[in-house]
Amino acid sequence: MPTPSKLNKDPHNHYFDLGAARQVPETHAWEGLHEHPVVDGGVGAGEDAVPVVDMQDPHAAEAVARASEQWGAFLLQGHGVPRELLARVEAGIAGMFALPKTDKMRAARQGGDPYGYGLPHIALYFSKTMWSEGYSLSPTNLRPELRKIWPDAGHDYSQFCGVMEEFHKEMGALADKLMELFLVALGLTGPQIAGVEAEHKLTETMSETIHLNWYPKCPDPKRALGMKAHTDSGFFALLMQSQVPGLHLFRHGPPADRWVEMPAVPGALIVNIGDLFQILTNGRFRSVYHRAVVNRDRERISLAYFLGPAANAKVGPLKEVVGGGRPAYRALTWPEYIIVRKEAFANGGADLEFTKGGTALEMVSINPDDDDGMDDQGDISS
Ligand SMILES: C=C1C[C@]23C[C@H]1CC[C@H]2[C@@]12CCC[C@@](C)(C(=O)O1)[C@H]2[C@@H]3C(=O)O
Ligand SMILES: O=C(O)CCC(=O)C(=O)O
Ligand SMILES: [Fe+2]
Repeated sequence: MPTPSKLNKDPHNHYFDLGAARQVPETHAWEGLHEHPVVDGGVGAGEDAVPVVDMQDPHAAEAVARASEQWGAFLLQGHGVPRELLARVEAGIAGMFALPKTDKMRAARQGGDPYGYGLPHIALYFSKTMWSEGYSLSPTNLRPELRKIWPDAGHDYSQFCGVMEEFHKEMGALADKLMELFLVALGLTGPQIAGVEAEHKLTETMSETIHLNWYPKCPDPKRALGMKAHTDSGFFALLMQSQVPGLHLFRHGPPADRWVEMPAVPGALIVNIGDLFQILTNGRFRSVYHRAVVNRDRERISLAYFLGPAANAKVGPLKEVVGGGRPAYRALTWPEYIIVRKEAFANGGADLEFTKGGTALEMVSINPDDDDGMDDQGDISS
């Protein structure tokens, strides 16, 4: 049996009830949270205003290109997912996380499992614990997974499953449209896009993962952290958040390195670019380093709908993007990349060197001065 102190250090322990906490214990107190200023990213914030893309706008592709090159993230409007559905999804998630800990624990993630209830996967790499609960799900296995939480398969279960299935259908269709928009934004012609699709089946084989986040109110939000800063590893994520800000995007200076606070815009979704998309686009579209902070007065919910390649697909820079240049990254699968990231966290002493992200990407980049990895190209690459 682990001792209680050992339990407190285990990132996957659920001994400590965040919802009832009256103070932030040492186990949940992070260093370095205030190294960089936090600035508002709302419309009217000038340079720091988070880019907005309206999918109905005929010039949407240009806006996507600019935002993906300069920010790695944008607010998405005109996406067609009904606001009323987003509200039902949020209410369902709130109801699920409000269940007794013992119910949620039946779905606890085991060891290295990608799916399940508990802290997010990256929690493994840090000695401190995040002020949140998470639940990663495969939308293709929704009903059996949620039966762990609701074994009686009663009304709440049916309702939540129904809402999540409706949501998955809408988001899957949106993700396909967005992938096409990204390819247009890269400057690919119609025939090139058809060629990429025929060769790599990017859209057809794209996988979806849903990750739910719950950030309870926190008695001392300046010392705690909802989600440790990271880049998402896949292609891109569609994020939905409650009307409580908390997502911070990292921006390099000049004028200064800073965190830009994502505004809560009713009905809008957020798009974040992940590391494998940076690889696929040969570094043209950048993944965004981001974190989530917590709040004293209001709990917050977010949902990330992750799109990524099939597990066995090697992802390397698209030859249509590399053109006459050189590939900047070697090709690898998503699971291989996750292993590289694990090494990056281990080498970097986790909490310190990762303040700006990018370490794992550097580890798979091809140095122009050596030929290593040049013939390492695979499925989704040149
Ligand atoms: C499909 C994915 C994407 C994962 C891993 C797996 C399931 C859970 C996702 C997250 C969700 C929370 C942040 C993150 C960084 C984490 O720790 O778990 C994500 C990670 C990634 O983007 O790498
Ligand atoms: O809660 C948020 O806004 C961010 C969540 C996040 O980054 C993630 O789930 O990957
Ligand atoms: Fe994320």
